Amino acid sequence: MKKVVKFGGSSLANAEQFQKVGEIIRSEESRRYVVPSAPGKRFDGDTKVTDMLYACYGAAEAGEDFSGKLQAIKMRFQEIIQGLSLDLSLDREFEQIAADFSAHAGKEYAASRGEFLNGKVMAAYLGYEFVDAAEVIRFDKNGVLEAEKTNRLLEKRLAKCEKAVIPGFYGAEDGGKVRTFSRGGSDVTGSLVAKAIMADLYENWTDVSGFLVTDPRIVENPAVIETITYRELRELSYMGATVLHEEAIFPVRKEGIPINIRNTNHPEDKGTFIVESTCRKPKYTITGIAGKKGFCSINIEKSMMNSEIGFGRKVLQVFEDQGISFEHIPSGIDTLTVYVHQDEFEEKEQQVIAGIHRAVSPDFVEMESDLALIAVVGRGMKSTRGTAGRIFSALAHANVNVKMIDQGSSELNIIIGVENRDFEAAIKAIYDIFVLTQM
Ligand SMILES: Nc1ncnc2c1ncn2[C@@H]1O[C@H](COP(=O)(O)OP(=O)(O)O)[C@@H](O)[C@H]1O
Ligand SMILES: N[C@@H](CC(=O)OP(=O)(O)O)C(=O)O
Repeated sequence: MKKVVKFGGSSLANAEQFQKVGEIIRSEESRRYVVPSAPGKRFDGDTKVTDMLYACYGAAEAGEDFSGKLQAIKMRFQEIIQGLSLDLSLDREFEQIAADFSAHAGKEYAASRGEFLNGKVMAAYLGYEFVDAAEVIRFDKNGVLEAEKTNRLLEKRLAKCEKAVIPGFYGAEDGGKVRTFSRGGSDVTGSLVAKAIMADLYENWTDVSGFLVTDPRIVENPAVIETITYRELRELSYMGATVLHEEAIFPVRKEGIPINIRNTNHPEDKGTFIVESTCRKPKYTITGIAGKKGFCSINIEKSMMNSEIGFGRKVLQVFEDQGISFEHIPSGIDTLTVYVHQDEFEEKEQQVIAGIHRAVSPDFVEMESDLALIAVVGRGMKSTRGTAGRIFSALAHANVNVKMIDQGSSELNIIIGVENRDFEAAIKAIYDIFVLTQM
């Protein structure tokens, strides 16, 4: 039995957390490949080491004195090393980092040092071999992961290691330039390692007892999802359920390796199993609810739009030309609405509107900002009548005005557009009706 275990920043924030992690790893011989993140927040309002590194490098790039900021980062590691009574010095590594920052080695290099250093600490603590992710995770010149090359490198390197620590979040281009995944990317590293060694299980350890039906910052103590499919998870993580990076499922999914989300602070809890498919019926009609704020809608009206072939393509071409991706395009007979991310759209707003006028001569274009999208996801929805009815009556009772509804043809999810200010109330209302009130 071989397991890859990834520990998030919250699981490695200080020496006490490291000790819990040590106990978890030592309690099972199969936990042979460890992927750590950088130390996260020790308490509410604390700063993650990754964010400290970004800020420190920002100062270096601006030509300011960054020594104080770097010292504060060193102290975070010192606190862990001393708390664990390790005989380990990171002086040489910090000297190198200071020199590289002065030479403006790059923002991604800077951010990667949190995982690099934490990997060194973890390897010393466990007595495992340290494998630098820069050797085995490959990116191309555009910062895109080279999946096959990475798999070959990892396979070859790890075949020689009985037990290893591979830091998360970063890799390098062929020439050695360090690159990172987007935020939360250590989850992706864990998945790549699991695929390369053909793990029996990829355990992803965090600070919640699994994937929860909804965001615990919105609903207090939400129910845990016992089993979720990759497809359901993809919908939820894309729509903001941040517990697992949205790209982390691809490497393991192809190999049928399950992911188990576990809680470092409650290792006795079973957590959530993420699987390719399952005949297990979900406990509730819906599996999960997630959402994001900060969308804009652009509503385009033109009489007889329905008979104008190519209308939709011409409209979307305008967005493409401005480099703006769209989220949803609900349409009626004479209307077409495009949902986009507000931060991407705002600065190009006037060019887009002018472009639409030129492309399709609409009767009318109307925009609305500060909208939120909520995804209600569940493999059980297909076979249950009245799901949509229950959602909308719950929203009506909670006085939430529904702006948009989009049900995918897979019947795996229903997307609902509401105003930003109704976002939390809408999620609570949907959670209550399916989980608390009726099951
Ligand atoms: N549906 C959800 N289920 C579980 N956690 C969620 C969900 N949506 C958002 N979260 C948040 O995700 C956090 C865990 O992800 P993350 O901060 O990346 O952890 P880590 O530092 O362990 O990688 C939880 O603490 C929780 O606040
Ligand atoms: N440390 C990186 C990568 C990461 O995956 O972290 P975490 O596992 O704490 O989400 C970040 O903060 O984005």
